[in-house]
Amino acid sequence: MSPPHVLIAPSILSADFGHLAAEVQAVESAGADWIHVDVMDGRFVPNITLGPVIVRAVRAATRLPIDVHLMIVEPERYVAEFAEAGADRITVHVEASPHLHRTVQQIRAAGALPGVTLNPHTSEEALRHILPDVDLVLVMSVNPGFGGQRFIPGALDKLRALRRMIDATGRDIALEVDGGIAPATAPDVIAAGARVLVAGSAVFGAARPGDTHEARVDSYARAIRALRSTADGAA
Ligand SMILES: O=C(CO)[C@@H](O)[C@H](O)COP(=O)(O)O
Repeated sequence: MSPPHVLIAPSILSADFGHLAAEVQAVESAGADWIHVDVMDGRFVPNITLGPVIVRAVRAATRLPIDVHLMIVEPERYVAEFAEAGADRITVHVEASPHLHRTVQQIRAAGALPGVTLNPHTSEEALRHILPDVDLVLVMSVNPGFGGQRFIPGALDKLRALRRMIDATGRDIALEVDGGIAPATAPDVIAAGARVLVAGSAVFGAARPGDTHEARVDSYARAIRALRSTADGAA
């Protein structure tokens, strides 16, 4: 059996924000498939990160698809602005969206592909009636808010259940996983059905302060290859 096709989405949360455009260009040169952008508001999650102005800067720096993960309350107020700034995919939390179906329609009407995501304690059943309307499902394998956390193994059962639910729809819905993804955890999440791996520290943590741009590209390329090659073992 041939190995599954796996996409790698480096999370810029772990990038050097003083050189953000160069960092995004470096992971693009290193073979990344998507750029993952974590938006945090200090309310839905304890951390605060960035808004549409940074998405616009990332858009100017790369041709790769931009995958925006909104960890914010009332995401419906902002989805159009993120789409306009250049987001290709916009993912909102079930826990932050009482009118999830309407928010998903708003994302699509704004010109982006809608995604939905679950905190570690939220059951996959919360997605059953929204799956026909989305293009992406993101399983959080850490409590959202910070990079560099330890992978929560309970995410594997959830990935397996969602793989079955997605396959039953007959639609091409990306199954993405985020949090603690590294060469040690990637084989299990791929075997459980994930096809898009978000990785922050496992990619950007591969560079050393003071590295040249070329050295960064080399380090990121090795890190991305190490993640991607774990798919071979999961076939
Ligand atoms: O959304 C988040 C954290 O809330 C993630 O995207 C992290 O940025 C992943 O970081 P690592 O666990 O890969 O270091």
